[in-house]
Amino acid sequence: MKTVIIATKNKGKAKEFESLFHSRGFQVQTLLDFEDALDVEETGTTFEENAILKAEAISKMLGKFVIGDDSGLIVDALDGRPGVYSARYAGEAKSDSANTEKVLQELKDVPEEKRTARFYCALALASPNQETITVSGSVEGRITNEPKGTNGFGYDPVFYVGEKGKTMAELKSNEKNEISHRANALHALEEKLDAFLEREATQL
Ligand SMILES: O=c1nc[nH]c2c1ncn2[C@H]1C[C@H](O)[C@@H](COP(=O)(O)OP(=O)(O)OP(=O)(O)O)O1
Ligand SMILES: [Mg+2]
Repeated sequence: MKTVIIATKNKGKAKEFESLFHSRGFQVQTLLDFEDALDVEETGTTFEENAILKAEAISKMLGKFVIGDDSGLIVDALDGRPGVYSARYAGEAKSDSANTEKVLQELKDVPEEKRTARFYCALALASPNQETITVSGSVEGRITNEPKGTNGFGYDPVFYVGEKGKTMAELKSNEKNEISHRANALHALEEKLDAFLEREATQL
């Protein structure tokens, strides 16, 4: 089976990429499978910049084509925060529960209709042989008043998806993978992936 490497150390993302790529006939490896994979500093100011930083650093290190994912939560009433700082919003410990608590706290006086938000995912596909490609996807929702559900990861328990009548963390993983920002970004990447892989093959 063909293998694709994802430049992530996030277990929640890894699980989603596994199921998203398995159905497309790819096996997935992540940085959790490589012992001394470097920690890439996320110094960009956009999701795209950070996805490129991760993909290019790991592609260079391994000499293979690699996908980087930078994603996060954008809350309208918080002027777009936590945004690219989503993972470290409540501090360097990168705690999902502390991050969600901080968002809930900041929104405590904000009424339901103003709690609109979206998840955003930028993917970068990098190779030692060719120019990096980026795509993105998003999904619209609303921040709840309290966490609900135990599936998924990150801000899923406080992200209410109107069309499903549930939070992301109440959806089954296959349901999340039909509508998520990551699934939408991957869909956009799919259109470019075959041509990219063909160019790779001609380089070998
Ligand atoms: O589907 C999602 N459902 C809920 N929360 C999510 C999702 N997707 C991203 N998020 C949140 C988690 C983390 O707070 C931040 C990602 O930060 P981000 O730097 O891209 O990932 P990370 O540091 O966890 O792992 P890595 O950089 O190794 O890929 O946005
Ligand atoms: Mg990160």
